[in-house]
Amino acid sequence: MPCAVFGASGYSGVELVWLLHNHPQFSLEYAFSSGAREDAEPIASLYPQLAGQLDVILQPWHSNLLSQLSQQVRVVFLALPHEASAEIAPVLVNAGLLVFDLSGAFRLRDPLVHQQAYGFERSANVPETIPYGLAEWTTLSGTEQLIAVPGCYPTVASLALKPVLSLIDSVPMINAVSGVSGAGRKAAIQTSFCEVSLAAYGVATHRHQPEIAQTIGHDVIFVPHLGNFKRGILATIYARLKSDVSQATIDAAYQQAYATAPLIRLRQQPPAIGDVVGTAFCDIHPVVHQGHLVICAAIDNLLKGAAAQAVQLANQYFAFDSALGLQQRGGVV
Ligand SMILES: NC(=O)C1=CN([C@@H]2O[C@H](COP(=O)(O)OP(=O)(O)OC[C@H]3O[C@@H](n4cnc5c(N)ncnc54)[C@H](OP(=O)(O)O)[C@@H]3O)[C@@H](O)[C@H]2O)C=CC1
Ligand SMILES: CC(=O)N[C@@H](CCC(=O)OP(=O)(O)O)C(=O)O
Repeated sequence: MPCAVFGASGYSGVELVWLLHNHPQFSLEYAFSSGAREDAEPIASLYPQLAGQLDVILQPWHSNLLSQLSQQVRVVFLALPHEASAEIAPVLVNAGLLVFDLSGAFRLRDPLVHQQAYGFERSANVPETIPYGLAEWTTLSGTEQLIAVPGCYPTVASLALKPVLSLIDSVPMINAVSGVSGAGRKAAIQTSFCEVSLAAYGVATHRHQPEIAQTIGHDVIFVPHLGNFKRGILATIYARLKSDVSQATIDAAYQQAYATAPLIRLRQQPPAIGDVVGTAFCDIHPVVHQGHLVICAAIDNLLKGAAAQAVQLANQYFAFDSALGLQQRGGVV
């Protein structure tokens, strides 16, 4: 299945390039950087760790490449800033391409909520219903044209909460710590090496709060934190349980939801970020304590939280095995 990656010079884009290059069913035909770069260049000139391993040329994207692209490729993965995705995705869909968009441009259904979260209007020039692809909870028919891949924090929080929603009776509280790659590759003071220690940010204002609420159909309190490590997210989630809900009931709910899900690992102890970094797994450990549920869950933000989930959805779209090409430990950044 011929495919292309936009934003291939960025962090989630380079992970997509690596996964697709090694995938048995997809063949990577194009890897685009932004048109702001002057020349094509080997991906290893940006990511030297790939020298001798990944012989892919990064090509600056210009719209005059569209007709060539649409003739040679069936599937496109967008790992672009939200505004760039909002602009390019409708063009690609109109050219007949199947688009998996990793940005937030098409995730929020309510146009007002979208405007508040992203600061620009939700594009009207796209299919009316765009599936939100939380992979374990989404069935694709194979006729969709554009799929919104969830954000990293919403992926881990929603996967952890969805199986037990009918068993809780309070607003879930989500504390999550992310590595710095969550902010992308571009330079910024607040994500530079000497500035990052461990702190909350976006308290009560982060755009992933409405995304999580939309996905689980329940209000949430969400506090993201930035930690001084490269990649991975650890979420600790608290909710009060309905009366008499036992550990056995909780365990049964997770078993029922995920016993056959190849990329979810139900753990007997709290997962560490190191357990999931470089993998496409989401690790989940629920504990019942004094009438409350505490869920510890971890993912790699660039893989299960971005590139690997997009490939998982593409696998599902084409009826390949859901975890095809995703079970090796890897990770470029
Ligand atoms: N980082 C993460 O953990 C996650 C990110 N996402 C989402 O994925 C998307 C990409 O994020 P991330 O990889 O972190 O970002 P990066 O900043 O690392 O990379 C952005 C990429 O987009 C390219 N680009 C920028 N503007 C344009 C444009 N106008 N036209 C074409 N290409 C452009 C850049 O090219 P160039 O190098 O030439 O500037 C670069 O390849 C974002 O929407 C983000 O929200 C989703 C989940 C997790
Ligand atoms: C550490 C860090 O900065 N993380 C990013 C989340 C990245 C992500 O998954 O989200 P989107 O796809 O919605 O951008 C943030 O808080 O904005």
